[in-house]
Amino acid sequence: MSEVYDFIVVGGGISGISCAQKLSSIAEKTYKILVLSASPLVKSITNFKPVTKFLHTFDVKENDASIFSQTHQNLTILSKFVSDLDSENHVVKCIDGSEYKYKKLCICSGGHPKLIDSNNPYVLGIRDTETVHNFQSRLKNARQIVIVGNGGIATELVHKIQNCNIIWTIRDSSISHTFFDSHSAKFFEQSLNEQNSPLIENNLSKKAKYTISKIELNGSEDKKPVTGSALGPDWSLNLLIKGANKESRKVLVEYKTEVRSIMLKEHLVEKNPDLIEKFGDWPVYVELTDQKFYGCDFIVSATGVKPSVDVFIKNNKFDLGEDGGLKVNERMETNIKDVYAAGDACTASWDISPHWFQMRLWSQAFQMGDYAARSMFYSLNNLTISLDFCFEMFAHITSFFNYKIVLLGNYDAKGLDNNYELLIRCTEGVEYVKIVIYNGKVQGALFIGETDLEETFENLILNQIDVSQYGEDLINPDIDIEDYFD
Ligand SMILES: Cc1cc2nc3c(=O)[nH]c(=O)nc-3n(C[C@H](O)[C@H](O)[C@H](O)COP(=O)(O)OP(=O)(O)OC[C@H]3O[C@@H](n4cnc5c(N)ncnc54)[C@H](O)[C@@H]3O)c2cc1C
Ligand SMILES: NC(=O)C1=CN([C@@H]2O[C@H](COP(=O)(O)OP(=O)(O)OC[C@H]3O[C@@H](n4cnc5c(N)ncnc54)[C@H](OP(=O)(O)O)[C@@H]3O)[C@@H](O)[C@H]2O)C=CC1
Repeated sequence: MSEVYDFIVVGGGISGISCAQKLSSIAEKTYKILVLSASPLVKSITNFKPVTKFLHTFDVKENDASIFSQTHQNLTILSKFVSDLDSENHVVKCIDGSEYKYKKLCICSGGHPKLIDSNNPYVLGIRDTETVHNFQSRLKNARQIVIVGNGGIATELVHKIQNCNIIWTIRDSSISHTFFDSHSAKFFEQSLNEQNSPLIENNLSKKAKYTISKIELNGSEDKKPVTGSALGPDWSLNLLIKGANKESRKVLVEYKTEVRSIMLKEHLVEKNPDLIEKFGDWPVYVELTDQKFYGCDFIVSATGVKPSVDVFIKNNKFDLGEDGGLKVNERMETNIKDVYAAGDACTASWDISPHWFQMRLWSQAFQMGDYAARSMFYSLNNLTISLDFCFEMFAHITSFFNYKIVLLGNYDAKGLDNNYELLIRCTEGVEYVKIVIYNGKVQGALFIGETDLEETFENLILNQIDVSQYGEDLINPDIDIEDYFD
């Protein structure tokens, strides 16, 4: 007979552990909580520091599962791979044949890299410690690599890799498009061939030479939908990411293109040996949709995340999002009774706030796991819960190219009609400020560098005060905008 638990959480990543931690803190000792995780190490957050109401910085810690369970009441953690779910009988089945019965289940199984070719040994993805080690050891002997994708991982790698030429192939007309539009991306383009440029001083004078512009991007291609136990913030900070090419480290960006085909050297030798003579002797070659052709040591496919939910959906009729995640409502419940999901494994499918959207990030995984725990506990005790405040506004703090980056609300003007405007302030090499205004109200903001504006604009997005009367003064560095709204 299978053991019965009040709560079972699948996954030892940040969403699963935040869910289990919250359950352990709110549920009395009589409740039994089980975490089943394929990985023996579990992730948790330390040094949690609030920056504003919505923005936080933190470090990620890996703990031995057994030590972690000893420090949390009524919590058991087992290193087991869940291979099936019998939702009708409320039973999770593990690959070793063991079975556990739940009252409430939360699936926090994360995601895995969505590779352009998962069968090719020359195509690498980056997700966890193991994949990073593999990447590092392959890079050690590499002189030239191709990076595909234009999001978080590609942006970090291009900046970090030393002693290796990089061909960066992107679908867009500007770099790092998941986070930056073409105008703001220009801020970084000059840094591409500089390596690990020194940290920008924190206290740069606001009197530096700046330009303010007001842009109306009406319907341009910049309006593109923004589409990671995974590594987290600062994963690459202390990593040596070095190739074998001591003579050269150039970044060549191939814009508006995709990989059409990948050919191993041995196949090319048979089919078209002239190409080897023309493009050099490499283990693998890449043909792009714009006819260009490159040889390289290997290819990094930094092309997004696919939710890891196969074992759950094979015998259960889950509603899935377009991205393949388990659809969850405003209580983090799936369509299957007593089954919840959180983090990279789920797709937020409630009526979302105009200033929030899902991005598969550490912060959201943490918030979703924590909230799912409260939701499950409330439901088991016949209490009602209302959507957590954190889902009111998108807020992300990170760094790219050694600059602090803050993204707030609808920073990308996604889904707005042609009448939005952008207020932009830029001091080359120092800071970049972009404010999205629609109907006189601030909808979103992007801050690059130490701007100190995040709190003010967080409030303006939340309060939806009409700011039309302030015009460009809103971002004038000589005016202390906070005074207006005190
Ligand atoms: C290289 C990289 C850099 C990143 N940098 C940042 C960043 O700077 N800032 C940021 O906010 N986010 C970042 N992210 C994204 C962030 O790390 C993820 O969004 C977040 O960690 C997702 O957490 P999760 O708990 O949902 O999933 P995961 O961390 O993937 O955890 C899933 C867990 O489920 C377990 N599991 C899966 N299937 C099963 C099963 N069938 N049975 C049992 N256990 C199972 C796994 O072993 C794992 O423990 C980055 C991601 C990557 C890959
Ligand atoms: N500092 C941070 O906040 C960081 C966050 N992360 C997170 O980790 C996760 C994984 O990162 P990453 O893999 O970079 O994913 P992202 O979702 O950030 O970016 C994926 C990129 O790959 C492109 N892409 C998708 N399919 C193809 C294809 N077939 N050919 C060419 N390009 C393609 C996408 O383009 P399109 O948009 O057109 O689909 C997009 O530019 C993400 O959730 C990310 O947010 C990772 C690193 C740092």
